Amino acid sequence: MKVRLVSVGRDRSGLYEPAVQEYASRLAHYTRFELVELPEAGGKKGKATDARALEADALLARRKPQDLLVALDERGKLLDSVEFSRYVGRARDGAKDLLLVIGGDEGLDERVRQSADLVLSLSKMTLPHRLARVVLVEQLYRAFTLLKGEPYHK
Ligand SMILES: C[S@@+](CC[C@H](N)C(=O)[O-])C[C@H]1O[C@@H](n2cnc3c(N)ncnc32)[C@H](O)[C@@H]1O
Repeated sequence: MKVRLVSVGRDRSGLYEPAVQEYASRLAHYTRFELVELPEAGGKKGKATDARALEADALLARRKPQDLLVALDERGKLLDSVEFSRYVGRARDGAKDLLLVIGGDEGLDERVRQSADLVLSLSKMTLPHRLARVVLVEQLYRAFTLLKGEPYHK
């Protein structure tokens, strides 16, 4: 199974990246895992809708036929960690890959949400996308330890 986490924008502060890299290296023991960062689109006149549309093109171009597309959005479905691990397990057992996408400052285009297999919320609160990335990669790690029956999740 392959899991790809595609996000828009880079972590220029360096604040969250060490944590992302830590969980990414732990995840690599369980699955093929790839982190992809796409540049933020300015939009022709700097309009948020232009930027979101350009970013949606770049995000959706990454989708492969075997991918389940999971769009991260605060208005999405709230799952607990066990429910999320079951979702990951069903994907794995169904020979699917996961493509998880996190929007940039302007959020995700409606097209991405509409075409997603799951719109997933990490909280009802809005998080900076870099922090959402850390939370998600930790929850992915947690999900795989749960699927293996390991004691990380308490
Ligand atoms: C700064 S937020 C964008 C907020 C934007 N105003 C909106 O309406 O979507 C950037 C990205 O982080 C992710 N994100 C932020 N908070 C989230 C949450 N609570 N649950 C899931 N994803 C979240 C989403 O992918 C979002 O597109």
